Amino acid sequence: MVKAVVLGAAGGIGQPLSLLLKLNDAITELALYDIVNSPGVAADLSHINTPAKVTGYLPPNDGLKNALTNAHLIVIPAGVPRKPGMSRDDLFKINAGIVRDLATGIANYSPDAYVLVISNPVNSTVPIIAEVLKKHGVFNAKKVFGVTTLDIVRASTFTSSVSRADPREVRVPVVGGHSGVTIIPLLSQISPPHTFNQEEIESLTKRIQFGGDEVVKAKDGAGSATLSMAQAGARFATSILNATVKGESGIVEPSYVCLDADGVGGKQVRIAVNGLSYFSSNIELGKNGIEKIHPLGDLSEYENKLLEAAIPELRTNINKGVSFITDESKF
Ligand SMILES: NC(=O)c1ccc[n+]([C@@H]2O[C@H](COP(=O)([O-])OP(=O)(O)OC[C@H]3O[C@@H](n4cnc5c(N)ncnc54)[C@H](O)[C@@H]3O)[C@@H](O)[C@H]2O)c1
Ligand SMILES: O=C(O)C[C@H](O)C(=O)O
Repeated sequence: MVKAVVLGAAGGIGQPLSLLLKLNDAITELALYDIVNSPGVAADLSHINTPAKVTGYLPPNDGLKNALTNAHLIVIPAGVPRKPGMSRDDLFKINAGIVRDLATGIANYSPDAYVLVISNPVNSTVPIIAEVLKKHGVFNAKKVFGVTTLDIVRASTFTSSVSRADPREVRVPVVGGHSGVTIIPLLSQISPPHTFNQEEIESLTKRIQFGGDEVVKAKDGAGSATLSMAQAGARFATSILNATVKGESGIVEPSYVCLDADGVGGKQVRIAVNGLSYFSSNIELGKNGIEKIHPLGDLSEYENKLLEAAIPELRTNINKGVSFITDESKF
C-alpha cells in the first residue's frame, strides 16, 4: 500500500496537484486534507479510473489524524499565497503557525513519512517542520524536503527561450533557497552545455530569481503560481516515489534540505555555504530518501557572488524558522 497525503488539498495548488497524484499509478491511496472543501475535491477525483482510492478529510472528527495515518508521502501546499508587493517572508506570520500545527500532526500520526514542503516561505517553513519533528524525537533529515522544483522548471523554460534548446531536455541546477536573491541558478552547469554571454547570464538569473513575482503581478491579487507549481510538485513527488517505492537509482533533483543527515555529504556543502544548516543542492534519491547531497561543483565568479549575496538572507530566514519553535517568546 502506498498512501500519499495532500495537506491544503482544496487550494489553488492543492487541487491540480491532487489531480496529478491521482494519475500516478504508484499511489494506491490518496488522502486529501484541508480546512474547507476537501470532501468535494476527493469525490470529484474519485471518479477518475486510476488505482488510487481517494478520501477527503476536514478538521473535525480526527480528520488530520485519519488523513495522515499510514502515510508514505505527504505534500504540504497549505497556507496563504502572496499578493503584489508582498515578499514570501511576509507570509511567515500566518503560514508559520499553519505549518507548525500540521507538523505536529505528522509527528504524532505519520512520523516515518516523506514530507515535501511547498508552503512559503520555504526557507523558513522547512526548518519549522524539522524543529517540530525534532521536538517529538522523530526527525529524519533524509526524509524532509523543501520543494524548489518550480525554480528548476522555470530555469529550463527561461534558458531554452534564449538557447533555443528543447526545454524538456534542459537541466539547470538551481541551488540556495526559494526567494529572490537566495535562488542561485548555476547557468555555468547547464546541460546540454551552452555558453551564454554576460548580459544573458544576468538577465536570465534575475528572471529565474524573480519568476514568482511575474505570476503574482499577472494574477493581480488573485494569488501566485498554482498550475506550474502543481506540475513541479507532482514531478518531485514522483521522483520520491520512483526512488522509495520502485527502487529506481540515480534520480537527482535539487531540493532545500537540512544538511545534518549523517554520511550523505551535507557536511561538505555546509562548509561551502558558511555553515548554513539548510540549503538546496542537487540531491540524489535512494530507497530511504536522501542518498547523497551533491557538492555545488565549480562556480563561476558571478555565481560565487550570487552565493555570497544569498547567505545572509538565508541565515536570517533559517534562524527565524528555528526560533519560531525553539523560542516562542520571540513571536
Ligand atoms: N514552493 C514553491 O515553489 C511555491 C510555489 C507556489 C506557491 N507556494 C506557496 O504555496 C502555498 C499555497 O498556495 P496556493 O496558491 O495553493 O494558496 P490557496 O490559498 O489557493 O490554497 C491554500 C489552501 O490551504 C488551506 N489551508 C489553510 N490553512 C490550512 C490548515 N491549517 N490545514 C490545511 N489546509 C489549510 C486553505 O483552505 C486553502 O485551500 C502558499 O504559501 C504559496 O506561497 C509555494
Ligand atoms: O512567488 C510566490 O510567492 C509563489 C512561489 O514561491 C513561486 O515561486 O511562484
